[in-house]
This record gives sequence, structure tokens and C-alpha cells, in this order.
Amino acid sequence: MTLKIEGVDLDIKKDTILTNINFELAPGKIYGLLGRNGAGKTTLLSLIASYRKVTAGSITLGGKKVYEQDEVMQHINFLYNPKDTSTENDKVTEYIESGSIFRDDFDKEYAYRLLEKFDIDTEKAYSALSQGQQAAVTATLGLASLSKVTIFDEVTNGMDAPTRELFYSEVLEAKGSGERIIILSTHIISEMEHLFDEIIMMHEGQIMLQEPTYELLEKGYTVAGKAERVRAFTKNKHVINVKFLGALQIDTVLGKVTPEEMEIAEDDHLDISPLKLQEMFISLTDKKKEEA
Ligand SMILES: Nc1ncnc2c1ncn2[C@@H]1O[C@H](COP(=O)(O)OP(=O)(O)OP(=O)(O)O)[C@@H](O)[C@H]1O
Repeated sequence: MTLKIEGVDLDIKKDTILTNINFELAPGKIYGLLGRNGAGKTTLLSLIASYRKVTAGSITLGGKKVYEQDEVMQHINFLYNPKDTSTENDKVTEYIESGSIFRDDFDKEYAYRLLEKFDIDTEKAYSALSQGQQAAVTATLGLASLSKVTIFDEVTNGMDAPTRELFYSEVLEAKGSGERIIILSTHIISEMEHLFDEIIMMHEGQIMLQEPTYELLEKGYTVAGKAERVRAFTKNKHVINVKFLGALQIDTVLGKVTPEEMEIAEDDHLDISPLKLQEMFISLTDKKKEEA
């Protein structure tokens, strides 16, 4: 089932929060939703999850409108870590039970297997778990729901590195079924880059780009080396970012390197590397550069 967002606008009171959002998501893919703080990611995801009504446009799954349609909504699952968990006194087991009630596809056995992998004491109250453990329960609810559209909004917040690694490998497994659309909204870009089939970048309430990750990263490269040699190499090229690491200068450049340029780089002891998503993201969403 394809998820289609067409011409979506959202106004809250007099503020325009989202403008003319258009994109299409296909099953069997992991989508990385990226954007600076306040770009509109959570607001857009909450529209997909039918928490709010769009001001204009439409959101459909398999051709059916999602808003207030229980039959469609049971295929869409929006996971995020609650801000205040002090009143969440249910045991983890009760969380799993209630998470499965309205979702026919929920796989309880898989949920308990996952919780064991995450090393969660299922007899504890949710509020008594550490922040990272709570995040692992949230992640489990999403993974085990087997929902056709599973949205993880910054769920890795609080997880330690091994827990995040486990989550990533389970997300890849989930994609393997070929039936699920998985959306990951995150600020941990460098760590998750390898997971994303496509990138959706938002900026100031609009979609800046939607592209397959490999295509996006083929658009440029980085050059690192002695500052004056890097500057000479990238002169007259489209440099989108300049970084310094001690005596080293690292330029991010849009375009391709020719074989002749590769030779020059070698002679000048310059390192040419593929583009990193995080550098591309920082550069594309640099507000100061826009204002300059
Ligand atoms: N209920 C609301 N009333 C007014 N403005 C809102 C409301 N909810 C969100 N906004 C505004 O909408 C914009 C987008 O917020 P949103 O939470 O969607 O951003 P985000 O991309 O998820 O940010 P972050 O990465 O910081 O989580 C922000 O400017 C925010 O102040």
C-alpha cells in the first residue's frame, strides 16, 4: 500500500506550519525524515497518524483517506517517547497487551523476544524503567505491531549505543518483509545513514528534497588535506561546506571528480571521499548561509 501526501497545508491559528507537502512512500523501504529543529517533522508525522486534520490537501494509504478512518488507521503506527512518564504505572507486560488490542497484525511473541534482547524486565512499571529502557519498549511496540506504516519519531533518544545497534538491525529485518513503510525521523544522521533507502528533507515547513540516498550522496564529494592545497583544488568549484580539523581543511563539493583531477589530488596528498549525509544536511539547511 502506497502512502500519498498531496498538497498538504497546515495552519495552526494564524501560523502556517506546513506548506504544500507532496510525497509518496512505497512499501519495503526505509525513509529518513530529516530537518532542523522546528522544521515541521513531528507535525507532519502527526498528520499522517491522523492526530490532526490537514488545513488543505489529502493523505491516503492505498487510495483511502486516513483521517478518522479506523480501518485505515490500524495500519499506521506513530511511535515516540512520551515526555512525562511519571503517571505511566502499567507494567511492561500490560503495555504490550494494550499495544496489541487494536492491531490485528501485532506479534506478541516477537514483542517478548525483542524485550528479552533489549534486556527489559517486563514485570517492572514503565515509569520505573530508565529513559533508554523506556525507548526500547516504545521501539518494541512499533516493531512488533507489523504495521504497514510504522513511524519512529526520534525513538532512539536515550538508548545507549548497543541498544541503538540492536534497534537498527531489527528495523532492517522489518523492511525485509517488503510490506512495510518505515519512517525514521532522527537527528542521529551519521549513524543511521546506512539504513535509509530514501531521504526526505524538510526545511521551514516545506519539503526540500526527496531522493534515494545513493543518488543524493553521488552529487558530491569531500576533499581533505593541507588548507592551501584544498583551496587550490576547489577553486572555481561549487563548495557547499568548509570545515577545519587542526591543520586539515575539509571542503564539501558538489559535482564529480574527473580522472585528471584525481591525479592532481593524489600528487597534492589530498583525500577524496564520498559525501556524508550529515555534511550535506548541515550545508543544505544552513540558515546563516541563506540569510547572507
Ligand atoms: N500546537 C502548536 N501551536 C503552534 N505552533 C506549533 C504547534 N505545534 C508545532 N508548532 C510549531 O510548528 C513548527 C514545527 O514544529 P515540529 O515540532 O513539527 O518540528 P520538528 O521538525 O519536529 O522539530 P524538532 O526536531 O525540534 O523535534 C515549530 O515552529 C513549532 O513551534
